Amino acid sequence: MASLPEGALMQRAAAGLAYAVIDHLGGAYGKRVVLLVGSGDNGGDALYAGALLARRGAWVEAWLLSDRAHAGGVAALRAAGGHCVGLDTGSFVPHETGSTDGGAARRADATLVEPGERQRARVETNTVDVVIDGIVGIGGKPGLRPEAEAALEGLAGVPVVAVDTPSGVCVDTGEIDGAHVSADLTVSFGTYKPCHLLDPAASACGTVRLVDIGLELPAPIIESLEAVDVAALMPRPAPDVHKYSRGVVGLRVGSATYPGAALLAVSGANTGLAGMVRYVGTASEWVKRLHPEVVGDGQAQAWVVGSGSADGANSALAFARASGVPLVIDADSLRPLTGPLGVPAILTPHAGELAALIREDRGDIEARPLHYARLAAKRFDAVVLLKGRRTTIASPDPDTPVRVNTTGTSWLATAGSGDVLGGLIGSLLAAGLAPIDAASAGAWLHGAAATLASAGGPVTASGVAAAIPAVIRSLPAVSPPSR
Ligand SMILES: NC(=O)C1=CN([C@@H]2O[C@H](COP(=O)(O)OP(=O)(O)OC[C@H]3O[C@@H](n4cnc5c(N)ncnc54)[C@H](OP(=O)(O)O)[C@@H]3O)[C@@H](O)[C@H]2O)[C@@H](O)CC1
Ligand SMILES: [K+]
Repeated sequence: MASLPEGALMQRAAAGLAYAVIDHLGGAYGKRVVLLVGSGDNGGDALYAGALLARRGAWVEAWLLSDRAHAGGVAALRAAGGHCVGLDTGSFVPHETGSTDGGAARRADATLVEPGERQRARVETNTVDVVIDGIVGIGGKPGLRPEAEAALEGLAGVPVVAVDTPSGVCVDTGEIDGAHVSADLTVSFGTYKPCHLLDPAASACGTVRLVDIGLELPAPIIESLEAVDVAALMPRPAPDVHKYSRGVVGLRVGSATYPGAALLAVSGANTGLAGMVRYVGTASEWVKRLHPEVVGDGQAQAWVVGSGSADGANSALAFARASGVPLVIDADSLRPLTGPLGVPAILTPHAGELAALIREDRGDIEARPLHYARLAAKRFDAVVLLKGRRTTIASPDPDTPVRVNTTGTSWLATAGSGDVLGGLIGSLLAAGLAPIDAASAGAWLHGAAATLASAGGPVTASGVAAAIPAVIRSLPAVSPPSR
């Protein structure tokens, strides 16, 4: 900001916002736009974007929720033919309570809002095409103030575009603490923020669109892999490889009660990413029949344990641990854990399993996935992959950014899909990826395979496993990393 003329970043942000709104609405001319404007620069962005929309023929009305709205933005909107409405006497906002002079103090500020404009919103709210939420951005506290809540109530049902962040969510943690805006589209400036990636706040963002405003950014605390990142991580066989040097993944999973878990975990592991797959357990006959490439016990570069293991979970974990190689620990084998394992490991709990493991409430874990994934990673000295709509992957190294997975579809919430994921991550681990990379690339591929297999319809865990090779084939070409 110091290196740019004053207001340059805000102009870039506002222009990016306005064009995102035009895209969203399919044009500006003739559209009716309401801006909800708070006291900070977030409201300034909304006002300048509103001015641009007004110049393109939109009818724009700004509802000023504070008597300290961005003065330059108000002037720009007016100059472009837009309208401003103060809220202290507006029809959609209750009179100020709890203070005898609050209303008077606001009315005394006549510079921003002219007397005729203070009376009420001009627009019939059922004719509004879009609400632009400039109530509060990265400078705000969680929750909404009564003025904002009342304004949103009056506009219920109108599509919302959030400026930078949906107002009211906790920007830096993705948590929810009080009322917040739920947007159809969020236009973020400069970078994604934790609330755009992490649930529950991410669910309030709708589609997130990033506008580059030319910021030089520090190292992130949270990352989200994209296709090109996953492509760069994929194991690529060198010309002189053989099956052992590509890595052998072993699975001690499934049980007489849950033979299907073994078959699904093996199908996740047996996609060709590792050189060989071993299976040890009660479902051997089935595995041999359905996966003739898979062999029995022996040395492996990574073991997967726990999926559907039932009573065998403890011994599977003990065997795998004794091998000294990196492990993927799922489902039933999570239960016996009490602390660090002494070998590199990836734990793959869903919120309920993590709740049982660390004796916390499941609801708390779903409300604070970032916090609990980090806590568990530290406690077990392992990578923790906390499954959810936005699977959250924390490393025991506090300096390694947490990774949040954004691929997938709600159809993926289906029995056995976690077994496929465990096997897939195991194969990447065996192929030599670091645990954080194996876990996050595995989650990305798994979600992308679900989307591919689903094609908008229902999908089964077997279908997800079958789609993994096609997803890998469709990854962008990247030059191999220099060694
Ligand atoms: N940084 C950059 O590079 C760029 C940033 N840009 C933009 O600036 C935004 C950040 O602007 P900001 O810092 O002015 O803070 P912002 O979020 O608008 O408001 C904070 C004020 O609101 C108030 N308030 C607090 N909590 C509240 C609540 N729950 N509900 C209601 N009001 C609440 C409180 O003031 P109070 O009313 O309490 O006096 C506080 O001071 C950012 O998100 C982006 O849009 C772009 O222009 C491009 C470049
Ligand atoms: K906002």
